[in-house]
Amino acid sequence: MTDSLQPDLPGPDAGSPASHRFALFLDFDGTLVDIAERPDAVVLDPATLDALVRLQHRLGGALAIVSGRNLATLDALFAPFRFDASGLHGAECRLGERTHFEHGVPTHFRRMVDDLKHRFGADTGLLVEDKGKAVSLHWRLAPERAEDALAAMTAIVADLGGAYRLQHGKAVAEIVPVGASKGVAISRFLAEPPYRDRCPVFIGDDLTDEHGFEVVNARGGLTIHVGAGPTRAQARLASPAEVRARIARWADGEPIGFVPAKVPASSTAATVPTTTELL
Ligand SMILES: O=P(O)(O)OC[C@H]1O[C@H](O[C@H]2O[C@H](CO)[C@@H](O)[C@H](O)[C@H]2O)[C@H](O)[C@@H](O)[C@@H]1O
Repeated sequence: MTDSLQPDLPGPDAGSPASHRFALFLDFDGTLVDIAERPDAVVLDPATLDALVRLQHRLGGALAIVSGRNLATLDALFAPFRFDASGLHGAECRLGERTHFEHGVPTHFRRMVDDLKHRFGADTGLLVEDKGKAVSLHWRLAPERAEDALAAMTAIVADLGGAYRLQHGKAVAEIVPVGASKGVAISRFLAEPPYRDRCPVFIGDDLTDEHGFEVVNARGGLTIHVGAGPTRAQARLASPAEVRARIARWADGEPIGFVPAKVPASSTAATVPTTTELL
């Protein structure tokens, strides 16, 4: 099957396949894998892993995972493969063998994480996820405690001073370095080969992905939101199962393409039309 080309997309080098016009960025939780009760309960099925490897090859290497997880966890989840990746909502970036860390880990941050673990470590409802340079407090197992958990994390961020920010997510509040965002991470990839000069495509499901959607929209790329709810993304897929099916088809050689929607610069998340048609 031949690749679909859009006339206003950047062109590939002479002789390279049309799929080399695209750079694909994929969120992990809620996009590639279904949401589970606990962070350690997610499963990436072998067929999707195989499809990702084939798709990465088809894209000439321009495929990166952009996640809130840290790089070490992502590598374990994708083992034995090691994809280009950004972790911790953009605070870590690895392209090939080069790894960039947005921040060090100050002692007072680690002390705070230890306190948090001490406070909630034995809790059966709230779960502390220690990610090294970031930390999450999950309430999926105790939704009735969402308000208290969020208040605790908000107070901690305030105590930390300006170097950290709160990242809201699905039944979770996370504390991440203030300069980190998925938009920053995607821009970083797009400055380097093989991502440079390509049309970015980003698929994600959560609030953190909106930063990435903003950057990709501004570069004339394609943004796809997984599931319902307000978003800046231009198109939707209903579920991670639909994402996995799409990835399998792209890996098998189906056209990677779309009819770009017009996204007015002044649009807010609630008003952006989601009319982009995936090919
Ligand atoms: O950017 P992502 O790859 O989507 O990562 C965002 C966060 O995902 C994980 O938490 C979420 O998924 C868990 C497993 O399905 C779920 O139990 C939890 O309620 C969700 O918030 C992960 O644990 C976080 O570290 C990521 O930042």
